[in-house]
Amino acid sequence: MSPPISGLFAVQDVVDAGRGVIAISSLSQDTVVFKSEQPSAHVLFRQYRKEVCARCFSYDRGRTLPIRDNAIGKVFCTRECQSWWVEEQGRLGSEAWKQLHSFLQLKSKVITNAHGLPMLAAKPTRDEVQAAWDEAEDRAGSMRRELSSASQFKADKVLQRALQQSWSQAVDPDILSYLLSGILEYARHPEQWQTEVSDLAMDETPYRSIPDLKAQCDSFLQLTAITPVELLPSVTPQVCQTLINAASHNSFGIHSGSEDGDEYLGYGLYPEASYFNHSCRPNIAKRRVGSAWEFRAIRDIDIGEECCITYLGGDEKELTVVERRSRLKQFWGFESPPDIH
Ligand SMILES: C[S@@+](CC[C@H](N)C(=O)[O-])C[C@H]1O[C@@H](n2cnc3c(N)ncnc32)[C@H](O)[C@@H]1O
Repeated sequence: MSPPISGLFAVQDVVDAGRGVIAISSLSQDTVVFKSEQPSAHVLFRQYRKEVCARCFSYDRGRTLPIRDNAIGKVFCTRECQSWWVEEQGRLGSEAWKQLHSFLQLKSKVITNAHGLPMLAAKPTRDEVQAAWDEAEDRAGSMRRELSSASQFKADKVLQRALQQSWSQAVDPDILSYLLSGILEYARHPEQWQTEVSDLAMDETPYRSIPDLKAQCDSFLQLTAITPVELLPSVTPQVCQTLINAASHNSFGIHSGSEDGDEYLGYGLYPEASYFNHSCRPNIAKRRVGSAWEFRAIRDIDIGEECCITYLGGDEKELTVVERRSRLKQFWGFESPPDIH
């Protein structure tokens, strides 16, 4: 499986836009067409770590949320949310988040945000991307070999040396969190993950710049060094690259309001909700409900019509047609005639 099955719509090929969601029954205005599951990978940006519930993504106008778990560096709006989170993550997940939190505390002086950097340089080419990941894979391989033959004392030294020497000193918590959440989901359901995530529209050159590419490869290496041994088989360049390539054209922004609010809190990958194409005159509105999404018809939709959302949020809706098209080209990789989409 990958595309969702529904009596209301089918996922089909559409002209010049890959697959899309086509109504297979008449949908009256306000029909809830689809509700998503939890994200397969997501990040809540570090700057909001005390303000956004790690389970349901609720945000209370910048107030620090009441339930704080210092071992993992996350907050929750209620004890119930905290218990759900612990249950969903399981022992391995909780352990991995603890390790990441300790690592970030240790490295607090070299924390950076590669995604926040302006796009000054050209995007890396496919060859540059391939070379960077090949190199990262080699380094990870030698680190694993050294680690598997080292005593506990020596293992700590190997990690320390690796962290000091091989990579840029920078540590990007947002990339690390996004990758770790996706790696954990992969470790929990490898086959389902493989079909759902790998089936998404992929951007093979998703990196904003060479420093961004390097930050992503470094994050993979850092996760190789710090995650529990049991999780290591899932910490691979393939899994990380799939997560990065998929996010570029499929991620949903997590905003503070139920629709597009003013605070951009993070983003998530929702594979089964990723088949809606863009239209500047959408007939479907999406709304975040906790950590999931609901898609609702905003007018009557006939059988055979394509169900489209808008990929543009907030101020972007006010852009001119030319500006919109350039934004869609830059961030979503497509050009569409304004009269069609
Ligand atoms: C979230 S996916 C939508 C599903 C996608 N069509 C597929 O086959 O998996 C986003 C990608 O779909 C394509 N797309 C979405 N809306 C489009 C449009 N109006 N015109 C052309 N391509 C579009 C672009 O390639 C975009 O990066």
